[in-house]
Amino acid sequence: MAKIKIACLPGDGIGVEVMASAKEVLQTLATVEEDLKIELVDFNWGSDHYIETGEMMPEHAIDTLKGFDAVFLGAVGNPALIPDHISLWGMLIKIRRELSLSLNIRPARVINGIQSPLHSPRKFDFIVVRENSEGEYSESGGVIHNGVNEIAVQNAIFTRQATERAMRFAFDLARKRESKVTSATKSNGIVHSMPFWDRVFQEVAKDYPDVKTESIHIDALAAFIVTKPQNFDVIVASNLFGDILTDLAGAVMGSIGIAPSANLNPDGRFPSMFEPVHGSAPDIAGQEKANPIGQIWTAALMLDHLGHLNASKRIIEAIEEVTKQGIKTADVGGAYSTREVTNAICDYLISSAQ
Ligand SMILES: NC(=O)C1=CN([C@@H]2O[C@H](COP(=O)(O)OP(=O)(O)OC[C@H]3O[C@@H](n4cnc5c(N)ncnc54)[C@H](O)[C@@H]3O)[C@@H](O)[C@H]2O)C=CC1
Ligand SMILES: CC(=O)C(=O)O
Ligand SMILES: [Mg+2]
Repeated sequence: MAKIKIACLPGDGIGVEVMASAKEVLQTLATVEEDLKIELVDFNWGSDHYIETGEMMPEHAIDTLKGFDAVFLGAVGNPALIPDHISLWGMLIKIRRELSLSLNIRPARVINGIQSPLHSPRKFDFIVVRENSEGEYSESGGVIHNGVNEIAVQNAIFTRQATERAMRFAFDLARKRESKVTSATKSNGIVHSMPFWDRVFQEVAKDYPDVKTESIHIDALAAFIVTKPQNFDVIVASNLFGDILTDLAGAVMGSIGIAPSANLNPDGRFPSMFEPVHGSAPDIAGQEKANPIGQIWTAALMLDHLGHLNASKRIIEAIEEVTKQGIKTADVGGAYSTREVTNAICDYLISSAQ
């Protein structure tokens, strides 16, 4: 197989630490997986770059990224120094928009060796398909007047094209799994976009008569993710609902620090981007406390997307072997550092190949 070229954007905070871990895992894997040839190219864009230059990424950044097979991102944000809407819209969301990464795929399942905080969790395995290009994440709106008269307007944009695209992806995915799609709605409170969302869901469902469907209000759905996560297979959600549900799903798995995600360019015109669900976690940055599993599992999603299914499986196997041995960071009840967990995963990749 040809060499795959990955643009690595560690970003800020623990993004830098977990990216170093995941790169080490990828490099180790490439020494034992015959077909896997990887070139990892670093770009140190992010908040430090903003402080030096006034922009999160240089002007040519998007064109540069288009020359890669995939983009691998850590996390962005240094809220003590830069307002989050500037740093995230200047990098994370800019990349999602300009590379047309209109779907965000976020799996959540029980990981061997990681205890869910739920009292007696049943085995669960679901995937959230998050619409990733519009919805509540929108630049439409503004702020006018000031003082007591100040008004902020934020418009949520729902187009038929993007809504239907996310739903069709969810139904196609469900057909390869347990054939059930749950739609996250809120048509009892949001009177225009959510009844539209429900209508498109019902229309698309007609093309998939073999797939079971249900529509659940996002508030109840959040509760059900806690009380019966085993009931879900594929959940399709708007940008904000999907964002919130997947931090919750991460927590139900055991920690937001283990949750992965793939931002897909569905027509393959541009590279897709892979990033963990979590952010830059300034509260633990620089302390060797960051769980590297979210970023490492995300590397597995990236390899899977690029056709390296075996290499991807080996990463997941290595993660679960190491967690089963109890080599875990503090967020999932362990006493090991980022480096120790990373080393253990790399060691397993080498020893299991011999
Ligand atoms: N994809 C991205 O680039 C994202 C960036 N952000 C940005 O990150 C910054 C911090 O945001 P927060 O809301 O605090 O969310 P966060 O996800 O960074 O952290 C939330 C909590 O989870 C913990 N946590 C997160 N990842 C962890 C890991 N790998 N291991 C162990 N614990 C972990 C943190 O220590 C913190 O207590 C902000 O600037 C925010 O805008 C937030 C989410 C996504
Ligand atoms: C910013 C963030 O948490 C997300 O879009 O996933
Ligand atoms: Mg998020």
